[in-house]
Amino acid sequence: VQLAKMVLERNDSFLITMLAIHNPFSGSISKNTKSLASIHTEIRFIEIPETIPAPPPEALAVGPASAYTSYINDHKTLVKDTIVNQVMAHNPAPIASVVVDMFCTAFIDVAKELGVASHVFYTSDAAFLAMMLYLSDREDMGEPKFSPTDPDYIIPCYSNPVPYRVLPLLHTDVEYESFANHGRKFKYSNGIIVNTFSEAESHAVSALLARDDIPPIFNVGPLIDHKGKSLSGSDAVKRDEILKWLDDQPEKSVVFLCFGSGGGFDEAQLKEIAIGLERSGHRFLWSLRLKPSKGKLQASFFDNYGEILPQGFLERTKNIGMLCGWAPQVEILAHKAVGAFVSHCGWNSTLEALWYAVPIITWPLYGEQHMNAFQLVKDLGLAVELTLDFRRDCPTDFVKAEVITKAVKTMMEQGGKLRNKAKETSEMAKKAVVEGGSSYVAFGNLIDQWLGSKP
Ligand SMILES: O=c1ccn([C@@H]2O[C@H](COP(=O)(O)OP(=O)(O)O[C@H]3O[C@H](CO)[C@@H](O)[C@H](O)[C@H]3O)[C@@H](O)[C@H]2O)c(=O)[nH]1
Repeated sequence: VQLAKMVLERNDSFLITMLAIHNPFSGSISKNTKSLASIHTEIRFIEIPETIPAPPPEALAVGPASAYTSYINDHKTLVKDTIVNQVMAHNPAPIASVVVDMFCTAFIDVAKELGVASHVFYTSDAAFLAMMLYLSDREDMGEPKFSPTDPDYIIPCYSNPVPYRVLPLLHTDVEYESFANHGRKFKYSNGIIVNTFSEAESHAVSALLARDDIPPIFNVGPLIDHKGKSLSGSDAVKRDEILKWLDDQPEKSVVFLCFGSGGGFDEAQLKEIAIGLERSGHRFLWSLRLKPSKGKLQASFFDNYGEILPQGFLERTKNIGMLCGWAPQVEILAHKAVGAFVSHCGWNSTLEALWYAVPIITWPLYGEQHMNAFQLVKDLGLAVELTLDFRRDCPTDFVKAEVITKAVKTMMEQGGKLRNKAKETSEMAKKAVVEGGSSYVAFGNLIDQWLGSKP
């Protein structure tokens, strides 16, 4: 939606239709699309009928990316019919492009069948995009998959050798193959739009530019929704309470902890985080949630923090800490009281932190987050490592309180260099998106390609 809004801001002659596939594990699609449609009246939303069975739990357990990919691929005919009957028939203007999510590469074929162009919208970083292309190269050259006994890998998009332990996403064959297949498919699109800015990831961007077998890359980010989710009722009351609490804290004194839409922990780990935070002695604002279970995607909220946190914790920390469920993250990161961000390193959270010059403490949980964290700590010097190889799905993985205390104290007490680097990167981000900046120019090139677009 943010990308669509940006397109319309740059050229309001485009008509934008968004096709939404039902996600069988995240509630009603109608509710979401209806609420989006009521806010963004300039964009048309169409729901793809819910006729495809959900991925089986066994497949999801072995490889969520590959299971979701098969589920998405099964929508090919429905998506094609929708484009023909509800987009092409609805409007006589030619389609400039079918823009697909990074997991929806099957619809690049649909666009080809319909004789229209397609673009991938890549919502993670340039380094992981280059990584997916690298996986497809390895497959094509018949190289073996990653193995725990391998020496660290020399991968063109990372400036430091990459250890096996930070690649948990690619430890299983099905996931490795799934990401390699998507990477291979990207090459058949007419362009790849990346939510990054070239100055942030210059090494990875150079690795992409060095390839002659991929379509043009448009680094148009950071695309950030600075308003955040619109809140109502008790959520809105909590938002005001949080911002008021931050107003009363000294500048750069608060550590903010938040782990994205799907990030949460079991009770034992939540207790340990509490102990680690308390021992650090620093102020904190903690978006505290339980990890998703049984096929659910979203971390869940709970009402009574006292039930699971160490005895007396709430009372002892009442003057230095605040807890919440869903956090108004963008507004929090923008607040001058926030001095560090313990993050799962999801790419949107990373961009938001970079934009607001908040240095990151890394706690990746799943997906490509470990590789994002690796890049931030080792290649870019923008983050302190709390952990780089924690696996939420591994029952024995547990981060001890002392590790949490140490990472928080390191950042808050010796993090000057990182803070300066974050400030420099924030300035670069802000320059990139204004007229003449790298992302602004890339967006213009993308729109020019669409206006003269040929498949
Ligand atoms: O309490 C919360 C939690 C999240 N957010 C917002 O939700 C978004 C979260 O996005 P992101 O940081 O990218 O995390 P995920 O939701 O986990 O994103 C998924 O998609 C990303 C790419 O789009 C990947 O980088 C991640 O690994 C993958 O988990 C951000 O805009 C946050 O500001 C809030 O406002 N409040």
